[in-house]
Amino acid sequence: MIDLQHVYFAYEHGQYLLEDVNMTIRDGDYISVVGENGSGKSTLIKLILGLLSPSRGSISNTYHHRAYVPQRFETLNSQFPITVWEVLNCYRQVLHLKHKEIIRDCLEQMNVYSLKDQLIGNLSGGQCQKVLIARALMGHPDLLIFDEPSTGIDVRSQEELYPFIKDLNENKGVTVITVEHNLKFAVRNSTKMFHVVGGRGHFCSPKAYLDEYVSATMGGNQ
Ligand SMILES: Nc1ncnc2c1ncn2[C@@H]1O[C@H](COP(=O)(O)OP(=O)(O)OP(=O)(O)O)[C@@H](O)[C@H]1O
Repeated sequence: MIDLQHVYFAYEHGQYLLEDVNMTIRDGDYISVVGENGSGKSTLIKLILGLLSPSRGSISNTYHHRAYVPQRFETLNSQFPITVWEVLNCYRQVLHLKHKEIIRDCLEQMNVYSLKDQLIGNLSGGQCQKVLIARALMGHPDLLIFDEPSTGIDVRSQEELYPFIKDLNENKGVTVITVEHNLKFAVRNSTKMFHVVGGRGHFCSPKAYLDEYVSATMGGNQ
């Protein structure tokens, strides 16, 4: 479980970006964090990951193996000549995992073992995202956190990717939090949505969020 209680956060010398955020994430949840650009979604994720500390309030975490799947373009220099297998092998060493078979297991789990000798920079967006998930699976995460998994990925690849994420959540016992701009898959996959707006956040059901979104959009067009 992750529990945020009365969390406030401001970047240095700034005003509060997040104010009095309360959020409880339970085992088996699939939470899509939604909200406008600049509302503080990624900041919230960094707080949950422990990369930032709250200005006020508390965050408690009982997950032992948290893994983060970044946006494809965030961490990779596509010109860097490194293969898929080498990327996972580096991570294996970081995690101090003894057996190399874990690389094969995780690539196979994501159906991308055939890509093992390809340069990471030559992969399509969808292939690359699956490889990044395979890398995250090496640590046997009980919590997987994604930052906009569909960024730079065409619709067909999205249709392939999201069922993998849902399967990890539903059938492999992985709790999922994802910053999400892809409303279609957020509504389809999530057990709950967390809507960040005006520095605050609230949980709602996917259907309630969709209704809220549609009525706000239609209101804006009138
Ligand atoms: N390291 C930082 N120092 C100062 N301000 C920052 C820093 N990181 C982000 N911000 C600011 O905080 C605000 C929220 O950023 P954040 O990335 O959390 O929003 P977001 O909701 O994830 O946005 P998007 O949907 O565009 O990715 C933005 O105004 C951003 O400029």
